[in-house]
Amino acid sequence: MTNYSESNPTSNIATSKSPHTDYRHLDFDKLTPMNQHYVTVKKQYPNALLMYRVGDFFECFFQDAVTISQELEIALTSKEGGKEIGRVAMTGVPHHALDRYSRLLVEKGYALAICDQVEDSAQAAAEGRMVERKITKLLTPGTLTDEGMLTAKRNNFLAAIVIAGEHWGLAYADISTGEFFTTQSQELSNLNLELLRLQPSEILIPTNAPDINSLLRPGEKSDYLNNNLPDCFCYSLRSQTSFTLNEAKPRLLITFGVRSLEGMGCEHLPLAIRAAGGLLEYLEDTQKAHQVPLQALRTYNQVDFLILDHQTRRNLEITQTIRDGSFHGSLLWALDRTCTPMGGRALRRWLLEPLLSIKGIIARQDTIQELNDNPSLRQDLRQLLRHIYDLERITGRVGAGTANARDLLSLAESLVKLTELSQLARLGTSPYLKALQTIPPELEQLGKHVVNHLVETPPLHLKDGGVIRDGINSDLDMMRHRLKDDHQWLANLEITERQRTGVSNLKVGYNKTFGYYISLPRSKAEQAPDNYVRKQTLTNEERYITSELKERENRILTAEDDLNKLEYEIFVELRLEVAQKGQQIRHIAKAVAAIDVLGGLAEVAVFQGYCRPQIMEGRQIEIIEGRHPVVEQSLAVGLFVPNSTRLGNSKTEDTPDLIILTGPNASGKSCYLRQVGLIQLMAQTGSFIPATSAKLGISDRIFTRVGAVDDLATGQSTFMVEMNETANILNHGTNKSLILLDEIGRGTATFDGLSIAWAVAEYLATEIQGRTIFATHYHELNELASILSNVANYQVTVQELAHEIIFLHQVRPGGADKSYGIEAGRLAGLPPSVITRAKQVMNQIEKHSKIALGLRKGIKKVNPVKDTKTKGELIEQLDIFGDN
Ligand SMILES: Nc1ncnc2c1ncn2[C@@H]1O[C@H](COP(=O)(O)OP(=O)(O)OP(=O)(O)O)[C@@H](O)[C@H]1O
Repeated sequence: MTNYSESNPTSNIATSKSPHTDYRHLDFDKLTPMNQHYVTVKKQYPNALLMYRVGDFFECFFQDAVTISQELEIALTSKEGGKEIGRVAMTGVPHHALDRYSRLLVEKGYALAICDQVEDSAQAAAEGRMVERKITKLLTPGTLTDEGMLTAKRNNFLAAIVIAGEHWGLAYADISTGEFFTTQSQELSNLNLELLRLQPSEILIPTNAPDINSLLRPGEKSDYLNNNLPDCFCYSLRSQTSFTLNEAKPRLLITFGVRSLEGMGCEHLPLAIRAAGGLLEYLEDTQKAHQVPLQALRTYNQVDFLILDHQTRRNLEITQTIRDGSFHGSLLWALDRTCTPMGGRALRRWLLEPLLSIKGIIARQDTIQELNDNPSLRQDLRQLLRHIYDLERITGRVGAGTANARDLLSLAESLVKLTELSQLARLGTSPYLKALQTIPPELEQLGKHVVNHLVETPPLHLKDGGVIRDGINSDLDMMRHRLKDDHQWLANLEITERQRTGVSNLKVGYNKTFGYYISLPRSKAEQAPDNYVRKQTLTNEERYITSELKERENRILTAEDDLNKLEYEIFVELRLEVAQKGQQIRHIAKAVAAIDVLGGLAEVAVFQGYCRPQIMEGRQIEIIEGRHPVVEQSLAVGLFVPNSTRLGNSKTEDTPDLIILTGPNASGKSCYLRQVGLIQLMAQTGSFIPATSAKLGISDRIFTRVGAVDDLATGQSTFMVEMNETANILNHGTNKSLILLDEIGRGTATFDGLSIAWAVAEYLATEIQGRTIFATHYHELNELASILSNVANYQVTVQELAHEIIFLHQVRPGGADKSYGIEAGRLAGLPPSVITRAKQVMNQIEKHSKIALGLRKGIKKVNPVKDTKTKGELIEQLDIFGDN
């Protein structure tokens, strides 16, 4: 970490009196001119941390300095704020490291205003005035576009919400890729579900707060923020005006140049329009310097997709693991073989938005199938994709006018490759390959046009020149030609002056302070001709200028300046040409991203031996020899034990609605549960699955309740988290849901837990009749199967030897009657005396306990599909220590 106090000689630590941190208490007129300017700018951006360029550093003063030094763990120093003011708090970061530090601050939920020097400081110094500075960028978590501040394979969403009673509107956009969506629905819990799915970096919310424009960081409270919204996000409080229909609707119409919002699907969704309009206004307000070209607004419906609530996404470890939040070990990790950032982002989206439409799923499956069956097509395609850059994000920077020559060249080279991609796609017939067969030829022409204009390896900074090839512009060529002559003159000068002076090591050189000069060794200084004017004396060298050399220098420097300006103009024109095709490029980028995802899924399918599931109407789940896609990749080949699953066709005996799954600790119950959930999710994403064959009905939701941990952030205990999650499932589950429950009722006293587990299982089997797997250590629940015909018992088997048990990880019909918990404790290293004592206690308990759960005498096994009225009659007795 940079130690600012060491690297900046102008700073020192105030020891006697603490430096000022609040400029509002200081006399503005007595501040130094630079501090006056700083405060003036800061007042315009009170809610952002102001980074202020001073020489090679970005400096921050007053409270911002304190905040930044704490957040970045860099030294807090001080600087003279004015003779009568004393020292003011200061910190800073080197200018070349600004991106890195900005990213850290933005990730922590801060907004940043970057105030840069906009002229040559030497010029200002020569004229004895302060260098001109302006706000060049406003960075907020949701409005990042710089490549270095974004994660390649992840969208960065900015969201806006409007809540009206029970109804709400939500709009979200990724301004780096231009995607823009809106929706409207009801129930705040559904809004939360959607926000947790999208994980926006920033959420705009209209309020009547006096301090509008403030940015609340995750966890920060405000009276103006609805308490029921998740507090893990950054909220930007905005004025309500731009979120009114009167302002929002015209703004959308004007932005997209349309007369009605019918075509975008939201004409009759006022809350969706208001959210989208508020979002656009925010972009206009914050992105003044750069226009943000968004793609046409698309309206979607939350129920278009398989619903995965926050817990399920977390429990199934779709994008990160529960244990440490890492990508490694997640489903995305196991499946991501994409070759482009666009594909990476699309795969993440697809996994979080599995489809409900069988047609949509089959279109994806057909494409994977074709790429499976045709390995050379798959390999060629993937090879080509590796040469295609991030079309979506570069197009965004092109549209915003921030793309440099390297960006433009990458985009152009990718556009040229699109024609090859299109040709390759013509070898296939499946839907996603077909979509690539008709890439407009003008995109390739545009690509070639740009490639022809730009040099092969352009410099990073546009204003340095050397960007445009020769032969593109006659004025440019002429200027370069003249400049070349001048440089030749300089080269000749060295030769002629050597001859004239007789000094063989005379040199012509250049430095920033004196410009061009002639250099002689000091020992030969007396050989300097009369027209040499001495300019600088060094230890071993004398440096001279001549009037002729100065004249030439003037000409060269002016010509270089003009040349750079002309090159810049040509470049900007070229960038505009590309920007005009932005929508078309982004449209193609979507198709490229999709084929990248499918090519990657085909690759995994081939190498991991996945099968194509048969997707059908109805509730059936039949997975033959299924495997957990992540655990199998973490184990050595062949070690994972496959297991079949049959659920949801209660008419036949072996396909119940609810499975009670028992088995010893660590035998593989949780793994099996998750495996079924992941297979269903993958299948509805369109992917092939780890199994030998499968027939799967569409699920409307997947619910999971797997090993809760204390939710300290909301102050809820393990048991309350478990009960909340269970309540959510019982209140929202349907007979088309897939419900995976692991150890319900574990977090309380045995009797309470068992009672709750029984009642929940019974409710699921009789009322909801969703496809459910209920893993439990309460073996008493096995009794349910003898009562309800749509319940079956399965167990994960172990082999019991004399002194140990062997985990077979096989799921077989029947209920387990032992948990081998003590054995698991022994394997985990509990002291032998504890193990011995535990066995004694268990023997005692077993001897004295008896439990009877179930039907009153005379009541027969029921088929809940036909008759659910017996619910409530089921539990007669719960008596564990029968002798008492
Ligand atoms: N089908 C399988 N094939 C091979 N190994 C497996 C299989 N299933 C599970 N395992 C291994 O067994 C370990 C324990 O599995 P899991 O956590 O699912 O057990 P569990 O029955 O849920 O245990 P507990 O009841 O203690 O929560 C896993 O980490 C995994 O490595």
